[in-house]
Amino acid sequence: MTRPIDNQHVIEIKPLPSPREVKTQLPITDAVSELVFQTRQAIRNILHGRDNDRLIVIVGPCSIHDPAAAYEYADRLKPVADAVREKLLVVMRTYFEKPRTTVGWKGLINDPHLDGTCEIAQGIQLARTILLNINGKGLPCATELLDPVTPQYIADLLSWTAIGARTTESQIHREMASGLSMPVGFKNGTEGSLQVAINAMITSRSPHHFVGVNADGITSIIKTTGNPDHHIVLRGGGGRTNYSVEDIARAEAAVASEGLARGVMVDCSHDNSGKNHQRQVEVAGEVLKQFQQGRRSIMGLMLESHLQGGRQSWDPNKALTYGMSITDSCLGWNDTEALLYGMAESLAAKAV
Ligand SMILES: O=C[C@H](O)[C@H](O)COP(=O)(O)O
Ligand SMILES: C=C(OP(=O)(O)O)C(=O)O
Repeated sequence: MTRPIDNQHVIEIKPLPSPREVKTQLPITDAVSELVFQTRQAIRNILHGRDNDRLIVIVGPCSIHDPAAAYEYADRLKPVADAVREKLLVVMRTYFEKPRTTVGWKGLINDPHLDGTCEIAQGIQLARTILLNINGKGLPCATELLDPVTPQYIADLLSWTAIGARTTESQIHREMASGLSMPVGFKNGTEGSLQVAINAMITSRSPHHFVGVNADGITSIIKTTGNPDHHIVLRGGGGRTNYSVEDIARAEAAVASEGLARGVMVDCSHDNSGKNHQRQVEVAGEVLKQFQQGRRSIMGLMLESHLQGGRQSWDPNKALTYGMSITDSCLGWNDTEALLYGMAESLAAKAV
């Protein structure tokens, strides 16, 4: 007798619409394709030192849980991005996949109704819709790519991607990055290890063969060239920060040995802010100072920001406060706007 040994803990396996079907339903426009193409190129120019004066700022909610609030945020960010464009290349954080330390809501793709029903097919459609709309407003988008199948559905709408602290050491994510078409930032590890991000850069610039899905959703062998547009994102870790002069000098040496002129981004949130959203302003100020003192390896900053400052716990039995993060604590809009204008003014003053 054959023993019951397969799928012992699986309740259901439900096919998803293929990437081709979703993209046919929600096609990219020429204008969005142009924005993505130009923004990726502008990021590459900064990363490889062809544009030495500007900083990239990846700014926006820790996670998007409410499309209306995301659109309002984008509508406020767009005029600021336009006003500071000579000094800052602003890309909006549009994060739909959340890697959790243990358990919790895993983002809008995984659970778009925020109620544990996990209608992933709807989540993918919603993420693609939001990305089309925000890019359609003229604001380029950045995300963390977590599930290795997700890029097939949304990568054409992304100008920059992070591999997070919890997955930078993962071979699967490094292989995935080796085939991505946009610049990729690797976070240092959650315990603060810079080496895992350095190893990730070496791995992702190399060619790979791995298993993935094609545009029709068929399990396939993916063969990649390697991605030359990769860098480090310093986010602190193990309870300590890593944006000091010494920390950035160490990261600079690592990216220089990879041939990258400007491969150090600083995430002002997470362990660098001690998860205190207000501290992001201080961290950004310190990093800007180092850049102005000549540390050109600094390519940019990341800020977690939302319409309202702070965070709230998600509880299906309680109404949520509009425009406030349900994951990490975010800088409020007014502080964000003041910080972006302040950084641009400071850079302009220095240039005079
Ligand atoms: O940026 C988001 C969080 O820091 C990350 O998803 C981990 O969150 P958690 O520790 O609350 O699970
Ligand atoms: C999860 C995130 O960051 P990290 O991987 O650095 O924890 C994030 O930026 O949303």
